[in-house]
This record gives sequence, C-alpha cells and structure tokens, in this order.
Amino acid sequence: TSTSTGSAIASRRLAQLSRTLASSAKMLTTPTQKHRVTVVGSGNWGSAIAKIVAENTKANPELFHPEVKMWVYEEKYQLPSTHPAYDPAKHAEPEKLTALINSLHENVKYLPSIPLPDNIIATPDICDAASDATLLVFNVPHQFVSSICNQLNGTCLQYARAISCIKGVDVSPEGISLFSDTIGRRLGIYCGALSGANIANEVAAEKFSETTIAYNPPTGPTKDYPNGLEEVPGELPAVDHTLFKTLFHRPYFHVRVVSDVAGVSLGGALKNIVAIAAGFVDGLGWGDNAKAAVMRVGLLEMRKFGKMFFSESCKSATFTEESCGVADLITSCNGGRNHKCAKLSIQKNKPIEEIEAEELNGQKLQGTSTASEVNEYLKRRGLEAEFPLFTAVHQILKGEKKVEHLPELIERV
Ligand SMILES: NC(=O)C1=CN([C@@H]2O[C@H](COP(=O)(O)OP(=O)(O)OC[C@H]3O[C@@H](n4cnc5c(N)ncnc54)[C@H](O)[C@@H]3O)[C@@H](O)[C@H]2O)C=CC1
Ligand SMILES: O=C(CO)COP(=O)(O)O
Repeated sequence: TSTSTGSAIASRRLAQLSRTLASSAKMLTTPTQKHRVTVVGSGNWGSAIAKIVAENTKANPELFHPEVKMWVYEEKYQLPSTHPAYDPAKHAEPEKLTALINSLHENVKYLPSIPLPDNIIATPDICDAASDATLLVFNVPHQFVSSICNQLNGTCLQYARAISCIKGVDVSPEGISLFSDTIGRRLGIYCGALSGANIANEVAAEKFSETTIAYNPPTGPTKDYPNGLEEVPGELPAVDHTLFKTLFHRPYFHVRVVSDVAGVSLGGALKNIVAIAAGFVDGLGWGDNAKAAVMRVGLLEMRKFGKMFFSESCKSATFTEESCGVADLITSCNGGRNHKCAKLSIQKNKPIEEIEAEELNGQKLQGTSTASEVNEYLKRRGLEAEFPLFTAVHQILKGEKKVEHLPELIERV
C-alpha cells in the first residue's frame, strides 16, 4: 500500500541520515587519546630507530605517549671494564641486557656509545611490549620474523598499524612475500615499510641521511584482509602519511613518504646481495671501476625483480629516485656490514659466516641468506639466468664459482 511504501522510504532516509551524521561526527571528533609506540627489536638499527621514535614522541605529546617500549631479545652481557659507567661492585658479572639498557640508557652491546632517550623502556616480554601499542615498528633481522609473529599471535590490537624496517624477502615453497605483508597477514593488522640509505651507526650519531616510508593501507576487503581492516578509532590521531612523518622525521633524518610498499621493501632487501658482490670485488683489490660495474648490474636486477614479480604494485622510479633504492645501494656497497664481511672473507680466505661471527659481535648479515632465498625462488621458476649477478653471488657463497669469474658471469650476451 502507499502508506507502507511511504514508511519504508522514510525509514531508509532515516537510516541514511543517521549514517551521514555518524560519519560527520567521526570526522569532527577531536582525538582524545594518544598513540602508544612500541619498537619490536633492539639490534644496531632497531636501537637507532627507537632513539629517533622516542625523540619524536617526546617532542609531540599531543599525538603520542612519550614512553616507547622497545622489545629486547634477552641475553646476558658483560659490561666491559673500559665502559665509563663500569663499577666493579655492580658490574663484575654478566647482566641482563634489558637491565643494562634501562639503567645506562645505552644499548651497550648493539649500539655502544650512543645515549638513548630515557623514555625508551627496554622489555624482554614481547607480548607485554606489544599488547597496548597502537603503532608498532618492526626492526629485527629477517630470519626472526616468523618466530616473532608466532609469539605475538592474537596479542596485538586489531586496529594497530605497523611499519617494517626489515631488509629481506620472505621466500617459502608457496612463493615470495614482502616482510611488511607477512607481518600484516600473520598479525591481522596493516604494515607499511621504512627503508633507506641508513647505516645505523651514522644515523645514531645524528649524521644527516634520508629515508623512505611507504604506507598504503587497503580501503576495503582484500585477499590478505577478507573482512577489511579494523578502523583506527576516531579518538586516536589519524594514521596517515603526516603522522608517520611526524614519528620518524628528525633534523638529521629526513623522511619522504610514498605509497610504493613493494619498491621500498625490495630495494632494501636486494641491495644486500649486490653489497656482497661489491665486497668480493673490493676484497680482490679490483678498484672502483669494477665495483661500479657490479653496482650497475645490481641496480638493473633489483628493478627487474620488482617488475617481474611485483608488477601491480612496484614502481621502477622508486629504485632510482628514492633513498630506499640507488642511495641505499651506494651506501651499502661502501660502508655496510655485508660489504665489509664479504671483503674480509676474500682477504682472509675464510667463509663469510666465520667473518660474521668474528667481526659483528652478534649483529646479523642479511645478504647471505637473502642471496640463498632469492636463488631458491628463481631456481624453482627456471629464471636464474635472468638475474646473473644475484645468481653469481649465491654460487660464490656456496663455493660453486670463484669471485675471479664474476666479469664473465655477469657479462651481457
Ligand atoms: N644495522 C644497520 O645499519 C641497518 C639495518 N637494517 C635492517 O634492519 C633489520 C634489523 O637489523 P639490526 O637492528 O641492525 O639487527 P642486528 O644485525 O644488530 O641483529 C642483532 C639483533 O638480533 C637479535 N636476535 C638475536 N637472536 C635472536 C632471536 N633468536 N630472535 C630474535 N632476535 C634475535 C639480537 O638480540 C639483536 O637485537 C635488518 O633487516 C637489517 O637489514 C636497515 C638499515 C640499517
Ligand atoms: O641497510 C643498511 C644501510 O642502509 C645496512 O646494510 P648492512 O646490513 O650491510 O650493514
């Protein structure tokens, strides 16, 4: 009847009006709460990033709780008697690293001699560190991501957002995944990426550098988030490019925020393979021209890898125009740990794993395992010949080829 049609229309209009009002109210809500930030990881880069984030949470109290929890993989550490704070009455025995960080405000093992802000709280319990965080920063060597996600399963706030500073790719028999995607999928939250020409010791000493952050959360349901992402509550400051710039940008650490998560993540992962090749060449004393040749081929393979396997999302320009691409390649092929250890392994004629253990005091190379993981992925698809430099580095690390043959191995035919 006309009366019932009229009332149906009226009730539809009412529902529409109330939806509009609700969404306008949300837009008008002034945030009444602040973000809580946790850094998962406390190695060389993990500690340097925690320092940056803690400086910025302190400087922006309207957006963030000042305290930054930093999850530490607990271990005992003997404070050297040469350390300025060494007191034989207190430090005669090895102590928990978390206790040393919290009392000395310094990560004496992984980032020595750098004062950390006192609003960083080191904690050994990963679930305690992450459970109330609305912003999570993942910064661990890539080989530990899987076990960390297992431990965090079900712990994180589902509306939390994350940034991965990890340089590596997640290869499994099912395929290849960016670590930002792996973390997002495993924890049910969205995760972007941060990567750049950022040797941690230089950044921690506040020497100028640039970095790239990529953040591009989906707006509806996707394969990884079939029910869509849980919305960040309106009481919290909006999580967007501006917020991440505020959290990471410092006068000595300049941030550009983009949307190409694949390009940002792949640059940081793949340049580690090229840095090993550069170290090999330097180990032989072949000079700068040889290293430039290796870097040229490496950059082309990085870009080709992105185009071939992440075509929908990865932009070629990210490799050439952003810090996370060519700039990271250049710095890593000169001052990085992968370069250093590869060079020493040639000079001392020792396996690179032995050099890593002797030289890095617990820090981890990412290029050796990335070379093997990328090779596994390419080999399964019969594509090793398409990436001659990546393939040669893997074969040299395995002892199947000699560094001296690198020029023929990467020659264009
Ligand atoms: N160090 C640097 O200059 C830079 C590193 N990166 C990237 O940042 C990521 C993290 O690197 P770093 O902080 O330098 O780490 P790191 O190389 O200093 O690694 C040591 C860290 O691993 C932890 N660890 C050891 N065993 C563990 C386990 N079983 N489970 C969990 N954690 C364990 C240690 O406690 C320590 O915190 C890597 O992907 C790296 O490529 C990115 C930019 C610069
Ligand atoms: O990623 C880095 C600099 O941007 C550091 O590289 P290494 O892990 O080789 O030291």
